Amino acid sequence: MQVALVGLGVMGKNLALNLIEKGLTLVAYDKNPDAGAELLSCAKALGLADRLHIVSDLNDMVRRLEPPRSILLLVPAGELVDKVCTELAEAGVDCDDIIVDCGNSNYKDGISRKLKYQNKFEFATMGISGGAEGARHGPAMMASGSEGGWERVEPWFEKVAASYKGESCFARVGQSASGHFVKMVHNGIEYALMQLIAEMYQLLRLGTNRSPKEVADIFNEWSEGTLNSYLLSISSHILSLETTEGEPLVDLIDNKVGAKGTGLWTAQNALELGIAVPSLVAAVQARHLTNTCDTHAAKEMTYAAKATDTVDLDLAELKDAFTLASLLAYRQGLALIKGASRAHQWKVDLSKTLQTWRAGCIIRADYLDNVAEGVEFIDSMQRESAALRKVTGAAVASGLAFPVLTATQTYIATLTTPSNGHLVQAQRDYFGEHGIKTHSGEICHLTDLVEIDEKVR
Ligand SMILES: O=C(O)[C@H](O)[C@@H](O)[C@H](O)[C@H](O)COP(=O)(O)O
Repeated sequence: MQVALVGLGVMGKNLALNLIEKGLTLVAYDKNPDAGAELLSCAKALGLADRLHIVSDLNDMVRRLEPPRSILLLVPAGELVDKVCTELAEAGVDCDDIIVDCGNSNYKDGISRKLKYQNKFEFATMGISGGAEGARHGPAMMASGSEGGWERVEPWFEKVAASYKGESCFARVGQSASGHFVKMVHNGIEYALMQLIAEMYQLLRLGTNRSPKEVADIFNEWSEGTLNSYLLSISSHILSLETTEGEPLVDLIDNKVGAKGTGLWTAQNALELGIAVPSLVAAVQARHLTNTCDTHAAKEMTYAAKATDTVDLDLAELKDAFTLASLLAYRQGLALIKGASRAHQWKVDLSKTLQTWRAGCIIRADYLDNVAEGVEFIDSMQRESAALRKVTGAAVASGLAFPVLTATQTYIATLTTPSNGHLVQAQRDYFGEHGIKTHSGEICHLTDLVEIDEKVR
């Protein structure tokens, strides 16, 4: 089976080696000829060079491929995707051919591209997660759409992708560009989990004056149970690393956090759809704050200087709080996917979605076994809920910043305690006559229920 790949950056190069290792014949192109040369030498080192053809342009790529063609794109999101699609159309791809955008593209672009190219070739979307290691040895692949071309490539992607308990982490999760939406939300959850782990580290290091290595040991202990996850494992590894002078690696790193967009899109789409994902939104804003928080105080504040021993922290409670907060990040993400699927009639299969997150991806975690049974159990985790409340209280009292922890505590509190929405509705009707709904379902105004002599002016 022949497949083609455009874009040999970190993900592209590693996926290429994975594809040829699994038996595919690959025609590959990157506008930087060095990338192709580097890939070829890696393939030679693996004894797989006979399965790889590096081409110098897209015309050559299309010429070399037997119709019907299958072409993967792993180029930066945005106009470059359209530039490559247009060039491939000019080079002769046709309606029997499928082009799969595998980059972190905005799903909205995916929807418009399907229409834009429908008379030229099949345009499909697939989110790929797992970083360089995942792409090389088995990523998570969140595909979507009913293009005929999937029949050809699906059996191969099932082999190329990671697998969990014998099941592939490649799946077509739903219709249209839902594959990119699911990957976007995957990244939104990724942001929240990364920030949450950083806040646990902050609480342990600054709140209880523990060293990075001591925090790493605690994370390792947590990883021995169901809390085992890729992000927790890499965090404990990072925190255990020191320079030859014995200085913690993390103390060499500036605090400003980068972001390439998927987290922001997750927040934007949640707000547009009216679906609450406060932990995911807080994680995006936490990154923004690291880039705007240039206060003198922040500059002067080194970890050593700020360490206190003031937070009274029970490690078992901290673990319970972290467990629940982590699960609630998935609960929010899955609610967003469900809401978007309903709004766009994508028929997203949440169990297939979770299957793609079981291995290979960045948010893979053992406790997804429970989540796969349904998220309802999360709301009845009383002990963990009490721990989250207590730990969040202690964290706030320390004076340090815990944006995701506090947002998550508020989220679960909102789900499990009486709402104050009735007063907000009354305020809206008071100044704007926006109407209220009574408990008996009557739609009316405040003045229909009580006499209001004179309103506040
Ligand atoms: O699933 C993955 O393999 C990662 O999520 C990958 O997609 C990438 O590393 C992020 O896009 C980084 O995103 P930020 O630059 O926004 O952190």
